[in-house]
Amino acid sequence: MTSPTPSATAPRNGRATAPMLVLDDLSWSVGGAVIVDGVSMTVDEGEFLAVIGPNGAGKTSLFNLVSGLTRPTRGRLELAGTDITRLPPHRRARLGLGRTFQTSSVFADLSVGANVGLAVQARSGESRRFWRRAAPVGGPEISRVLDLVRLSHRAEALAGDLSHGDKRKLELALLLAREPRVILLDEPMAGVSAGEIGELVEVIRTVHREQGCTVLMVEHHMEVLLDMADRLAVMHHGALLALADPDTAMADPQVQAAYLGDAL
Ligand SMILES: Nc1ncnc2c1ncn2[C@@H]1O[C@H](COP(=O)(O)OP(=O)(O)OP(=O)(O)O)[C@@H](O)[C@H]1O
Repeated sequence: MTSPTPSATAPRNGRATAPMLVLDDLSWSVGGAVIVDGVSMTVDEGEFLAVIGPNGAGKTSLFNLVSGLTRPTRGRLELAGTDITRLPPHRRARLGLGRTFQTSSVFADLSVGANVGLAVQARSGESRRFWRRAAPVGGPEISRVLDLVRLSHRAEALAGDLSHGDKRKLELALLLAREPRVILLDEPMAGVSAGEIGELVEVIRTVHREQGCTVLMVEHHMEVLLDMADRLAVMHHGALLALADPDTAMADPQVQAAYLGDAL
């Protein structure tokens, strides 16, 4: 099996490798069923880690544990050296952990710029009510974030009128407005048309490169992941089957058997 617990200090791709996330024996059971089964790994600062696996492998459940939506039944979690195992989601977010969801979380009846403005306001601790009454669409931070996700030209559009691809970019913008250190992207290409995927991939690449974020991404579009990810974490039946660079992970006989067995 490809090693699931590499050294936290081994250099990869010439980068310094202070662990940004440490998952230690992370497990979650519900109703007697083990959904996440003893997952241990470290993720380096600035790394792009893709979490893959057949349907029902436990990828989203793992993200729920990392973001704090669910509490582990066993194990420990560290963010940049801080034990966050028992912290609720909003405290993890304050420490720099951001997440997008499979379902859209934008306000459809507000403009793109106003949606980003709300996220900027939320970070600076001011109330949504104040923003809606008093603040215009604009501001350098809003522009910076919209530029980064290539949505500046749609700042005045209603979020509900955006294409699926542009909605995903907006979700990313909402995340970036909070200046996260780690972002969890749960199937960002879901529902996006084939014609929009290339641009979305470029946006995610830019965000990773220019923001210097650590990225964890669940995605079923393998051709996209193999090109973007530093490493693949392959899950199967809740456990970590392999953790390695994409070529090594995909050549692992256990990974191939897991995918063939589930006929993806
Ligand atoms: N709250 C819950 N209660 C009971 N079972 C659950 C719960 N949440 C998830 N599961 C089960 O845990 C398993 C893993 O689900 P999860 O959504 O994490 O998988 P996944 O790898 O993200 O799948 P997909 O690729 O289809 O999104 C599934 O069998 C699912 O039915």
